[in-house]
Amino acid sequence: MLLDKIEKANDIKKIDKSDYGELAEEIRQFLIQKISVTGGHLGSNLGAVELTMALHLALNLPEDKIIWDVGHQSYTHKILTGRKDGFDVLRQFHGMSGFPKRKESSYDAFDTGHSSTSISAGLGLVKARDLKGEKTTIVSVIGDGSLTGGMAYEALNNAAKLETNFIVILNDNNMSISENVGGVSKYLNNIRTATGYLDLKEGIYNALKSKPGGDGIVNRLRRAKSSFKQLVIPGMFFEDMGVTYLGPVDGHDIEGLIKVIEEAKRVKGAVLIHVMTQKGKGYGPAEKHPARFHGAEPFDIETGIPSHPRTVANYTDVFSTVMCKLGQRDERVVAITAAMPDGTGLKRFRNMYPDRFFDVGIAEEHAVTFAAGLAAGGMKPIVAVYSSFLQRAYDQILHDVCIQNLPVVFAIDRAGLVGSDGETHQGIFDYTYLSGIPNMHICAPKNKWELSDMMKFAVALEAPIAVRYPRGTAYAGLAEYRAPIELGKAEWIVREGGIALFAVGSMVKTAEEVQALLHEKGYRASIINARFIKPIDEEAVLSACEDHDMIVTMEENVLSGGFGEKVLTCLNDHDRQIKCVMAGIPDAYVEHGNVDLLKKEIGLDAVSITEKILEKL
Ligand SMILES: Cc1ncc(C[n+]2csc(CCOP(=O)(O)OP(=O)(O)O)c2C)c(N)n1
Ligand SMILES: CC(=O)[C@@H](O)[C@H](O)COP(=O)(O)O
Ligand SMILES: [Mg+2]
Repeated sequence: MLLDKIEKANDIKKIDKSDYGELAEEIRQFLIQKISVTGGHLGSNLGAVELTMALHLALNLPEDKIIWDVGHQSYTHKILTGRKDGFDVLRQFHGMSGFPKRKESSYDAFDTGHSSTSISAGLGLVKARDLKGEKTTIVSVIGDGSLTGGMAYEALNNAAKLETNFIVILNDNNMSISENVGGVSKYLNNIRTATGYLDLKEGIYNALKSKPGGDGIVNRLRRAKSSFKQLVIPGMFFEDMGVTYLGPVDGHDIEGLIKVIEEAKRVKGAVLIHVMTQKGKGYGPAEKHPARFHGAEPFDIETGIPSHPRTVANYTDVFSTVMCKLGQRDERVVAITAAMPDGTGLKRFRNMYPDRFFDVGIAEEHAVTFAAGLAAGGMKPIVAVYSSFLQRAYDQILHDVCIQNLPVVFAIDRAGLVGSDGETHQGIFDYTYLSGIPNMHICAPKNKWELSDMMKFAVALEAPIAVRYPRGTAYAGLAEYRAPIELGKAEWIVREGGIALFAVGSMVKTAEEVQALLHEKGYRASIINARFIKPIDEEAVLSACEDHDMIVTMEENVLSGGFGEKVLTCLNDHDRQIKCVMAGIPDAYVEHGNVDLLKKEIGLDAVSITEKILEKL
């Protein structure tokens, strides 16, 4: 096996040129085999094997630096930098991350996870290099999907005036997670088909010329040439900006790639190499279903079918169903996603109401202001978005939605611990970043029925509101508790005095477990489903003080600025003295791994919370 010879960085340079193809094949088989067991981002990695090999061959790592946009395609880079063994524990607790991590390897130049940051980070490294008088090569690798994000253009705009070398590689596989969308995607498509277009143009000219009067038509067409120019001359957009464009080049031809990288190194300024790759290359099911194999669960290699098919609905499924109902009830309901129609469950809404569905690309900031515009225009926009990705649209929520009190609904999926994606993707900050914004309302459902009810409530509210729910199985317990949703009202599940467990969203289920453990120890405990984080139900908190000895707040959010702090403020404002325990996420980033293990680690499982309560008692 050639792969056995790759034990550390730069070992690839000892491989004979004639064996590059064989090594690429071995890497692909390795990735398919390992990811079929652990799960992970398969498609993007299979597409980037040759590109990564070429970069490692043409660069001198770690002095030269590669910044991987999103970082989900960095698996071959990990293999080539001595981390093959890590794939047995890929994205597992205390195992290897699925993204580049500076703390994991000195060959990882910059941490990523969220998209469209690589050019800014690369430019920063270039400036640092120049200021220190160093002579190294900095390469940012960005996908066509990530190039739909605004930050990439802010960075290119800035990079265009560079007078020293900075290489941007556009890894264009004509796919985001789902189909890539929008004008940039169309532009790249045009470049891709430019050769065919040239042939077509010649064919048309020749055919017209042979017809009577055809010459005149050809001349008129030629005069209109400038509008064709964008199609025919690849890279005009970048060139006009001041960024040298090289390409398009075949992203699976290692020697061709090395040649163009060497050429790019000689450019004094920013240079973009447009590389064409195929997502999922070399594995039939992934080539055929790139969206399904973008982030794959463990699967059977032979068939590509998931090893543990899902049998119960998750919260995304519930959201997906209620969205279709909401769309049917009210024609003003429109749905917006930032490149996540599959992940957020909006695909069914898109199929039913294509005119009222908007995929804006990986552009969360734009998605939010666009929604504000829709709301100002009389629509009822629902922005379906992952909690961690919404972080970048903070100002748009505040400035464009909330100051004007516009009725935008934020359906925040992946809120709470998400598991294997780790620290960049944990959705544990949304209570905090949303609750300080005036006019914003925030609620979280305890189970699948409550998600439906909350979505209906949210659409009727006529004010900004966030409904947040976690990744994974939708809780189907407590079915009999379905009191109508009232703004700022909690729901008493059980009232028995003793310890009042105020739980939010996913933590209501944990509160049931805590109550059972407390009963075993002979303590009484009430369960209150808080429902609203903003406004909190002050009446319920104050009333609990009357017949309880302790209040426990439970939330899957950082404690700082979260639900528990709001309850403490309420108690303080009303001069109530009562013992309190706050269960939530500490002031630290939470790594990747199984969610149950992570909860144990940070003390957010039922046993740890019960211990904390008993200690305080
Ligand atoms: C800010 C942000 N929004 C959404 C995502 C989710 N996401 C991860 S990869 C991806 C698609 C990226 O497409 P592209 O850059 O073309 O890379 P490819 O997957 O095609 O290799 C998306 C939408 C993210 N990581 N960051
Ligand atoms: C890399 C990235 O940001 C996405 O692919 C993300 O991993 C998707 O997460 P889900 O699996 O929760 O949809
Ligand atoms: Mg892509």
